[in-house]
Amino acid sequence: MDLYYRPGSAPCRSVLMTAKALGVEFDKKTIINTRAREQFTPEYLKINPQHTIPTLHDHGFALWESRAIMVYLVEKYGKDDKLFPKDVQKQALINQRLYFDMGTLYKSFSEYYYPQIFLKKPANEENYKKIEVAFEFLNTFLEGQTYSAGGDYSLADIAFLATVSTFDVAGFDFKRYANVARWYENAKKLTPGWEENWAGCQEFRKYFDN
Ligand SMILES: N[C@@H](CCC(=O)N[C@@H](CS)C(=O)NCC(=O)O)C(=O)O
Repeated sequence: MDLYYRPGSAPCRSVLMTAKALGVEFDKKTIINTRAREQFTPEYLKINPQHTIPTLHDHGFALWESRAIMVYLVEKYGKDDKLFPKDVQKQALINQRLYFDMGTLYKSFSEYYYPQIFLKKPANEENYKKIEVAFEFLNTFLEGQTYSAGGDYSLADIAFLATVSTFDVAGFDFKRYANVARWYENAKKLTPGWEENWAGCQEFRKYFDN
């Protein structure tokens, strides 16, 4: 089973942490330098016509979208269902958080920071407000909770950890969201592969400087 990824990429880091938590090893980990447009080679487009990373290639079966890959890894290779329980309501809540992470929280990151990092455009205040709104929501989800989706640690915590650490390295002051700050400190300790994730965040940080 092969993984195409880049260490700095947040969606790739969430897949790497999931694999670590499951004890899954990839036969081959191939770095795709998206800034050098390596995702547009005919070989890569054959595997993933949408040309995104991460992409998993499991003996002929290709899958992209990080959160879909995370679920697949648990369902196919997990020794148990702890990270993504079979219980319908527990699973539904985790899905809600994963969709929120992709469609609201990480989206607010990409809308605000990407134009500044990649296009060297000035900061947009409206988009900054969307980040604050998303963090307010996450803070509310975490009120009185140790984990981000119900009573147990799950894929939602791993996905949020990849996202929130990206905000952290970007310098967004999320410590004012007390529940998020508390959850983050705990999730860092609990999540296998945190160190690799943080090293990847430092790689990502370099985009800000050049
Ligand atoms: N929602 C996707 C986002 C994937 C994505 O946009 N990855 C970026 C790198 S962080 C990428 O592949 N960019 C290059 C491209 O789209 O051509 C996921 O979670 O996997």
